[in-house]
Amino acid sequence: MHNQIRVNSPAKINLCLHVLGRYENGYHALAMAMQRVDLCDQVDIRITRAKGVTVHCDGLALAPGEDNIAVRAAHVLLADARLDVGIEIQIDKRIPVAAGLGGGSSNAATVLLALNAMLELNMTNQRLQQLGAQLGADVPFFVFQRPAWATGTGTDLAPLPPLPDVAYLLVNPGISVSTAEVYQSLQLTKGGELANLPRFSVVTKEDLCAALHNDLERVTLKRHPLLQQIKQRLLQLGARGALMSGSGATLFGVFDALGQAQSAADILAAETDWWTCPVSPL
Ligand SMILES: C[C@](O)(CO)[C@H](O)COP(=O)(O)OP(=O)(O)OC[C@H]1O[C@@H](n2ccc(N)nc2=O)[C@H](O)[C@@H]1O
Ligand SMILES: Nc1ncnc2c1ncn2[C@@H]1O[C@H](COP(=O)(O)OP(=O)(O)OP(=O)(O)O)[C@@H](O)[C@H]1O
Repeated sequence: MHNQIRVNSPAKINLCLHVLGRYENGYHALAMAMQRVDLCDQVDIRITRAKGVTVHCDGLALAPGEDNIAVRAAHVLLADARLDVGIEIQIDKRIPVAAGLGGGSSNAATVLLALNAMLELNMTNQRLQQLGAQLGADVPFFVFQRPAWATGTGTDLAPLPPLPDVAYLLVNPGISVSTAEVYQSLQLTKGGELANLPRFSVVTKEDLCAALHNDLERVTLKRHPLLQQIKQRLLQLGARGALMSGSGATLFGVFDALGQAQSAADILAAETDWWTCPVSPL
């Protein structure tokens, strides 16, 4: 048994996000293509003699205790396994918080996967996804660990066909967004029709860019017009396409190669104080 491990906890982007309806509990019926990218928090997990679960976050001021979703993930797993061991979690935060990049959900999934291995619980990936769904709608996707077509509230997952070899430039001007507020403000326009990425065995770059769509842009881009300007700027800088991820406010541009995404980031760094990050898909 390993008493200590260090793991990467990646961010995600939504290549498309269609809102198809609203359930009675207020959650929304979705159809989304999701992909992890190589911007990662670094998470250290240690099993300790002292009982209880503690978390420490470097980089950003974040809830230290039960409000931290990484702590809640550990409690959910230990309760399900009927175990009472001490856990220390240390998170080096690199993924912007409340930015549409799923950082908290990713940390939760990382804790579920790591503790399952460290404590030799032998839970299936599907069981870990079920536990993850109790923590947040995005958590099962990070447990799944592959590009996914997500339906239902975002927790019903199927693998996507291989996606093209592109690079993304993430851009956030420092706006943080409450996901709950964005969903609450959304006026529904669709009648349950299922949008989909093309059902080819291989998705080309053109297919990917044609599929870029996010219904939540209607809310977040209207509230923050600067985001619309950033989308235009990404296209001027050579992006094949640009979109908001999740509920925002991070935007991503699609580039042919990491060098091109880096060049666009360099130009933006000279012009603005926006946070930028060139990434590759995982
Ligand atoms: C915007 C996305 O990140 C896209 O991947 C997700 O849909 C949101 O995932 P998440 O933040 O993990 O979601 P949760 O933590 O479960 O819920 C946050 C808030 O989003 C809203 N929510 C979330 C998922 C969903 N299918 N419908 C919703 O309306 C709920 O009002 C909830 O209060
Ligand atoms: N370990 C954690 N990392 C990041 N945020 C956390 C964590 N624990 C709790 N939170 C809280 O969760 C909220 C959402 O943070 P997160 O970064 O996951 O949002 P997001 O990227 O917009 O998520 P999504 O893309 O799923 O909408 C924040 O208000 C933050 O304070």
